[in-house]
Amino acid sequence: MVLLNLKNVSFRYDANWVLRDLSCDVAQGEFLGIIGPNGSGKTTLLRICSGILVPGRGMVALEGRDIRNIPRKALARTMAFVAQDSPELFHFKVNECVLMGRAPHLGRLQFEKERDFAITRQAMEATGTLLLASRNLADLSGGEKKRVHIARALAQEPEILFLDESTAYLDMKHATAIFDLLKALNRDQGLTVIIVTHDINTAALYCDRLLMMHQGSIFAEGRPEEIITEANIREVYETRVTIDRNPENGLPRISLLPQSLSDPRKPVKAGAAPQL
Ligand SMILES: Nc1ncnc2c1ncn2[C@@H]1O[C@H](COP(=O)(O)OP(=O)(O)OP(=O)(O)O)[C@@H](O)[C@H]1O
Repeated sequence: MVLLNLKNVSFRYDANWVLRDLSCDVAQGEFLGIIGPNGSGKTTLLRICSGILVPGRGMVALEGRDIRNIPRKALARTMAFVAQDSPELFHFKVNECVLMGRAPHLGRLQFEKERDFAITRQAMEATGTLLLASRNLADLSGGEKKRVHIARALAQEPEILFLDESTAYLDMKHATAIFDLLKALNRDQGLTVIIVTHDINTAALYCDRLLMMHQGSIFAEGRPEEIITEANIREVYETRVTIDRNPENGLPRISLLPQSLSDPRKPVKAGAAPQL
């Protein structure tokens, strides 16, 4: 079933169009990755999909309904967004921040109930943030903050979770734990996940489908093995890479080919000071 449908979407912040006539569908239960170089329009596209930005031309529909006609609170019960950064929440404690995820489910002037606290706790357990509960968000490391924002989004119990570079600050253990959690929610509970990432290798491991952006348009879309090719990467990222297969699962795996390491070099003797 098509959950989100973008029809001929264009967007500009000022005079320049940064998204151009873009159309795509996202199916219910999909794990979609949006990749592409800096400035290609990934974050803008994610914000358009989630209703944070309104397209200048074209339309975004959620289950066939124009999202401009869906009240904000109803939209927040369906969609949660984890941004690259959320500085407006820095003066809150971790547990307060995660509990805020329940706001779209509360009536006007209604306080949180037992169930809201239980869901908040579950989200903190799942993201490994329970031990941080009474800390100020402002005092946490970049990776800890990220995990708190993901916990808040999960507490929202959305049908669609948007994540913008959400594992960028995370070490390998925590990045894998978060992606495994998202994959489990996606597989077991039908959560639709849409991520923007620069980590193409991780995207290849977890995403069902990739959408490769280039200069405000969709350059290519399809399964990771169809999209992650040396030719596509060379054209879109203007970078030389080599691509082989992950021996565990056969999925594409990129290695950079830095120019500096292709140059012939004299071996440096151990203990010798480098010649400057
Ligand atoms: N608030 C804004 N006002 C004006 N221009 C903006 C604004 N936000 C983004 N842009 C421009 O829109 C274009 C697309 O930006 P966007 O953030 O969507 O790209 P991106 O692919 O997510 O980039 P990155 O990988 O660097 O995060 C860029 O040229 C950027 O400079």
